[in-house]
Amino acid sequence: MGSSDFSWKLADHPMIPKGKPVAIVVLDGWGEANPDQYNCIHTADTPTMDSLKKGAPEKWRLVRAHGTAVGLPTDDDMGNSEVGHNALGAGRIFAQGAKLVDLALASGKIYEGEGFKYIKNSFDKGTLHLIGLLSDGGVHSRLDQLQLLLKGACEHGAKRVRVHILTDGRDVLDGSSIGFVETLETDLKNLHEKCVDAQIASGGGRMYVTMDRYENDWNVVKRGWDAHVLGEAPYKFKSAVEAVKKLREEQNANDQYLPPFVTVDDNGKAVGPIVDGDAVVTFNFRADRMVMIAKALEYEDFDKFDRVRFPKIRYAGMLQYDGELKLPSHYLVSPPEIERTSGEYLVNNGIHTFACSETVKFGHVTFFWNGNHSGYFNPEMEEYVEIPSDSGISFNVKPMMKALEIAEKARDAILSRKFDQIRVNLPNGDMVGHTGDIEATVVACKAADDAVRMILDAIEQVGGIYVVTADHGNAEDMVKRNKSGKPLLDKNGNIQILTSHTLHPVPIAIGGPGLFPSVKFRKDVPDGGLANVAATVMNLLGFEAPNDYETTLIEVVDN
Ligand SMILES: O=C(O)[C@@H](CO)OP(=O)(O)O
Ligand SMILES: [Mn+2]
Ligand SMILES: [Mn+2]
Repeated sequence: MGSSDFSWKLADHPMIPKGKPVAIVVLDGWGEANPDQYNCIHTADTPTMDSLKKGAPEKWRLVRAHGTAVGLPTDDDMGNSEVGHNALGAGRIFAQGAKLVDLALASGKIYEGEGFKYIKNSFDKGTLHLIGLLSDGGVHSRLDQLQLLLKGACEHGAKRVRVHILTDGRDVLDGSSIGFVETLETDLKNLHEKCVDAQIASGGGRMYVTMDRYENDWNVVKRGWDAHVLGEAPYKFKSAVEAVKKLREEQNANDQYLPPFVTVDDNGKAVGPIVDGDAVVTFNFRADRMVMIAKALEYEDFDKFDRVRFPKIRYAGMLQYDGELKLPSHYLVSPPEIERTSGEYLVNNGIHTFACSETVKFGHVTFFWNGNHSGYFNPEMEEYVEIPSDSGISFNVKPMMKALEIAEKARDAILSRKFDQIRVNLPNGDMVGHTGDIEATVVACKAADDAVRMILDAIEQVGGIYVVTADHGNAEDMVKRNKSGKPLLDKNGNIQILTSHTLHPVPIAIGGPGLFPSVKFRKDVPDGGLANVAATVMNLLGFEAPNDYETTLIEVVDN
């Protein structure tokens, strides 16, 4: 789009008037699947969501929330919050980090970019450190990308490599960490044979070490800093395979929450602390859980915890994680340029916006929604409210989380009549679903449903409109299944709990007293996905969407 023909001004919708507040509720991790005992949404008491589904068929439908519909490499890729909220907010499908990294590795362009050339300056004298999530989940990182990067770095002169691993168990089955670590150790040994000194130097579980997000708990990042950078951790092992096997033997241990460990040599000395002159790459492509460690690695001025030592390193992210903060300043692959999001258009067209969630999902309805843009577009037009999440617990312990508080804030924002768009994320189905605790997830789904009720009641009172949807599936399927849908058992005959997101579509419902009469879901967008929601919301606010947005899901039918 040439700059001369560009305007922020949105055309008026020919039929739908302005002035009705629109509440957008995103149920995180709330997909649609066959009803059985592993479908926690089905099991839970969810009268509000049930009534939306059963109510009017032309006001409830499913939309695609995974794979190519949200810019992921293939339709075997499950959805996730980053790509889901990006699509919801941006109204278009962008090739996402996972795909961009695949392309850069396949073409070799990654090695020609500024970021790689920058870290390469350290290869002669220093060590190359790679820090990130070790699995093939494809949400934050992928093992095959790490393997290619390792091989490429060695071909381009890296002589000493240390990998700092975060075990997963959230996007992949719990317990799968052992296999991933074995694979990586074999790969590193093979590199060894080609004259590269390569080892796993430290690690820990992703939810306990390094990968916190939205500043929920800096202790998580500190544990990672101590292990990866300082080479200090409460557990020391001769190898990472031994570490992961031993640490998993502890009671209630799981991959997501493994404690931090370091690998030590025969003298008990850490094999890979990060020191002056080294290069560091954080190899996750997804932003939210890398921003905090990126700040610790990059910022000269930093007061979130005592770093003890701040080595002079050359640091690059796999991607730039925050375009607004330009963090990190060096990166191997350029992130998708998600510009002209619906949030930015709407503030430029006089729409007052309120957004709210609790900490663990706060950036989802703000940062991700706005195309990985942190902060306000226009503080006069927007108010973002963050409710502090519980920290230091796994969410099955408190499955209701802050759903009620989020709903109350949304209710108050709606009743204040100060806002045209009120946007919330209800985290329960997702955050509790990830724990694999079926009973707790049922409680979580009910809590989210109660919160939706409160928001719809407020919309009713002010004569507004609601859009209730989700970003991807999770709580609707808690068991790993074979191709024909039968639950899979492990070698002890227990069902294999699925902690991850799913490939399922998600519901979207519209309604409320302010909905212009005879607005219906169109029948000619059968493959509609999350990216179609932005144009739909713009219409409900009385605007036409920009031409290059994915088409709206609604039409006004003349009776
Ligand atoms: O917790 C996370 O980081 C991801 C799963 O890896 O979940 P979501 O995409 O819902 O934020
Ligand atoms: Mn999500
Ligand atoms: Mn999730």
